[in-house]
Amino acid sequence: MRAPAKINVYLGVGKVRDDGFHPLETVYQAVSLYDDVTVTSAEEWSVTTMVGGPHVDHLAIPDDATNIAIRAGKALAAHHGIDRAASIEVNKNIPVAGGMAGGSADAAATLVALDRLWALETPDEDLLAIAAELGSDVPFALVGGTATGTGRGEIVTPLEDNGSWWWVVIFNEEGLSTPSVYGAYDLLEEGDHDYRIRPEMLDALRSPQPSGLDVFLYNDLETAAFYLRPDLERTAEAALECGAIMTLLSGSGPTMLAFANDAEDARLIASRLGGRGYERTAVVHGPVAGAHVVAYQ
Ligand SMILES: C[C@](O)(CO)[C@H](O)COP(=O)(O)OP(=O)(O)OC[C@H]1O[C@@H](n2ccc(N)nc2=O)[C@H](O)[C@@H]1O
Ligand SMILES: Nc1ncnc2c1ncn2[C@@H]1O[C@H](COP(=O)(O)OP(=O)(O)OP(=O)(O)O)[C@@H](O)[C@H]1O
Repeated sequence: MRAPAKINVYLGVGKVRDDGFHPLETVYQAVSLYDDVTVTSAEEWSVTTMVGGPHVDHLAIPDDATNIAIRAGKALAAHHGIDRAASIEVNKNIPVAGGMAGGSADAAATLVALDRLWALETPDEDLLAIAAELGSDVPFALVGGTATGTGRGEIVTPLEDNGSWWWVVIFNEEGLSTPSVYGAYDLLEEGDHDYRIRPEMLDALRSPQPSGLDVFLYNDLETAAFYLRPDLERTAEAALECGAIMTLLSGSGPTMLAFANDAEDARLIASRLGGRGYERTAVVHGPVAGAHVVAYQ
């Protein structure tokens, strides 16, 4: 089972709620960077991870019951009142604590994989509810494509997106914790602002050319992430100097995104970034499908 990384092409954040979460209006996009998950029935729960490159920090991934893939499997079993376990294997390409929802992708892939393995035929709305319990980004990892996220990000509504978007993903050596970025956001926030998605943005998404959209690319968490990690602002400047149309923090960071005109431009930007010492990059496109089955060789 394969599940994609996500980016937030727009991320508007409101004032923190009583439950500690922030109300969001976001436009998610699933991009072509994937974790692959395989499951087999077992006596005990277990998870093993193989990493797909130096941008994935193996040591930061738990191999015990705190791994979100095991939490997802247990939540599915509990939902059906069944006492089963599985051995889960994750082939990881999405950076850890990178702001691309890698853990959420693993959880979504595990839910769908175990649903099939155990022939549970869980209704979609139940899978989405279990996903939302596991984390705010998990429902989107099931849905994929381009979609709005509201509530704390868990209420997902698919959007018509007729474009093909090209991005250079610029990985960072050190992860950044999502709660710490929201915490810095609360400290730095000055008064109310309108964080809603503007209708013009949804109109622009429907057009087959994503041009024009660069003016909407926005992330309310960027100032907070730059405050915590000043190196990110320099990464953004370097990407612009290398030809990016715009740059954007991915989710809560520290991964940065460079928006490119097309595949060729994206590859050129990545190669120029390599020459400037930013060697850990990937060229990706979106939108792509949510958690789905793939044929293994
Ligand atoms: C930054 C984003 O990736 C943007 O899509 C998400 O908001 C983060 O989603 P996530 O990692 O799935 O987050 P969760 O696992 O649900 O929550 C982790 C922590 O992030 C903070 N959090 C998360 C979502 C949200 N709307 N407001 C928050 O303040 C809270 O401190 C929470 O305890
Ligand atoms: N399967 C998993 N993969 C990666 N991290 C996991 C996993 N399970 C638990 N974790 C823990 O969760 C933390 C955050 O993981 P994740 O990689 O999903 O962050 P993220 O991409 O920044 O998430 P988001 O974009 O949803 O905020 C990690 O630091 C790690 O300790």
